[in-house]
Amino acid sequence: MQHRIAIPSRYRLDAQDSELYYIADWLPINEANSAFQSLREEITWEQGEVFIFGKHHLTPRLQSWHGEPDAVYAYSNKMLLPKPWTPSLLNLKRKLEDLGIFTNSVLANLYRDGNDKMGWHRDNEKELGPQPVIASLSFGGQRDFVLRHRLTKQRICIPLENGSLFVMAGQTQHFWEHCLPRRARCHHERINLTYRTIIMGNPEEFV
Ligand SMILES: O=C(O)CCC(=O)C(=O)O
Ligand SMILES: [Fe+2]
Repeated sequence: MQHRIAIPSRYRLDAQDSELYYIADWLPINEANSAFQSLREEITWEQGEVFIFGKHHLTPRLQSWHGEPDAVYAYSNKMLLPKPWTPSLLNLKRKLEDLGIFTNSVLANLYRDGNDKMGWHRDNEKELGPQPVIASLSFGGQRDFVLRHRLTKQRICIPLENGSLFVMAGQTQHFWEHCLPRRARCHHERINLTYRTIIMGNPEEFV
């Protein structure tokens, strides 16, 4: 069931072909800092591998995929089986539900310093449905998040703060790509959680 996102319109960003919200101070700083510590310890962080043009590459960040047992995700030619929720991941998921954002999985990313990054992509896998709602929580070091319109090439840069909530919904994944560029001068760790809803289908379709 689709719920209405209950975020006040003053948090909506004004960009064409998008539905974006940014709440810089979603969590008070002390809560954000303690969430960072718990997530850092509760999650077993792993460096993923991707296979591109016949070569294995280590992803330039650590990751962990969590959620309901049937929230299986095909990502970069791999099937990701979710690990169970940790207490902090579940607690934050519940907090998002107060905003009408109901999800069944989360991709956790740990950027060890400014050399870790994520390249241009869209979160448009078919398991996420036609209008994915992605709720992104940031903890620790501030990093720039960049969006680029696929047709006009317009760019938007949002410095995602410790304790912030950023939401992408509606048509955003059709028209905009995003990335987290390298920032050599950043020496802080950052944890990002992207809560998503995997629409369960026939697992055969993912093979
Ligand atoms: O770290 C971020 O803010 C972005 C993460 C992201 O785009 C993703 O997990 O798909
Ligand atoms: Fe993404």
